[in-house]
Amino acid sequence: MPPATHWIVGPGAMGRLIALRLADQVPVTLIGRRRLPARQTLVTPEGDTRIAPLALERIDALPADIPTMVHLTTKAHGSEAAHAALAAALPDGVPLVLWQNGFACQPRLTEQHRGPVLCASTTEGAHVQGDDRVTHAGHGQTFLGALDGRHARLASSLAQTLSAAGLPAEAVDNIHVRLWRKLAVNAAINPLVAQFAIRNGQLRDRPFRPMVERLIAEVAATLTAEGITPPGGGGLEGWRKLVWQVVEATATNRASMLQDVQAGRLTEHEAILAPLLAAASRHRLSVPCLAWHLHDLRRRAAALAEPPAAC
Ligand SMILES: NC(=O)C1=CN([C@@H]2O[C@H](COP(=O)(O)OP(=O)(O)OC[C@H]3O[C@@H](n4cnc5c(N)ncnc54)[C@H](OP(=O)(O)O)[C@@H]3O)[C@@H](O)[C@H]2O)C=CC1
Ligand SMILES: CC(C)(CO)C(=O)C(=O)O
Repeated sequence: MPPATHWIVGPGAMGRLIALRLADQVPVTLIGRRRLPARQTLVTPEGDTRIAPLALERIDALPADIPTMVHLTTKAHGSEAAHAALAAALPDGVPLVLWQNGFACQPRLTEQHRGPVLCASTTEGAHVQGDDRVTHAGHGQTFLGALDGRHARLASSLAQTLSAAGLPAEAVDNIHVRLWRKLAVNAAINPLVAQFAIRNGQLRDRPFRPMVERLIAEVAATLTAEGITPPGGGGLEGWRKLVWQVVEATATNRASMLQDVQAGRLTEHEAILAPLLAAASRHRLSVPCLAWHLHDLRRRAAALAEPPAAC
């Protein structure tokens, strides 16, 4: 029998981090939409440099072998197109792992994919430096589980493989809660730091602190109505504690949404803010600050899509 290969689709920061870490444990093929150098470098949080050759393929010319598992590591807004490009080549039953932030593509792809679907919620941090290097900026924790509560054995087995590869992971039976909690943190931090071009820690100061508090209050009311609790419970206070802990721990970070804005890329606002707006609307809650940020980020996204004005 051929060795069980993990396909990792989306060779950006997370994709290359997972590929380079997993390659010590299992055969890995990294799949993208353009050619990348096969020799890839991982810079660890401890400052070590590891260089490894990776099998690289293009999504428009997929390998003929059947993978044991497919990890989707595109941005949230790219996940459904990438999945559609894969779907025809995959036989029924191949497990899919979704690594996206937010809570948008996960329910849709769980419905569409013809096999088990696990979602991952991770606090690992990584960024790319060019086409041949990824920096693992900080160690984190990954939670794995299926939205429909099935596939516990698959989640445990993947958690073991990831942990052995240096990405500590745990199978959980409440992955939807874990995804909402990460989304809550991202919704309270990312739009503001992107709007004002500030590092996360600056949110502790005026004039930003009250703006964060208003966003937390809207997120807390919405998630409480959805039946989602913060870690340790405690309602609004619990959500405040969670968000301010993350601000403290990531004070020197330039958050992903700020990096996307500064690089002229699409942000993950639809995956992070739109599910909250939809939940607020289901519960007839008014969330003006969240709504304003979603509107503003949509306006920016539309401007990105416009052709440049003729000179
Ligand atoms: N980076 C991090 O520290 C963390 C990221 N996450 C989440 O992980 C997800 C990925 O983030 P990140 O790795 O930072 O993003 P990146 O933008 O670095 O990587 C996304 C990759 O997906 C590729 N891609 C896009 N569309 C396709 C497609 N159709 N087929 C194949 N490849 C495609 C892009 O290719 P191309 O280069 O051609 O555009 C790019 O290489 C996001 O949802 C993010 O929120 C979660 C926790 C931490
Ligand atoms: C937690 C936070 C805000 C850390 O920067 C993050 O996940 C991001 O940058 O998207």
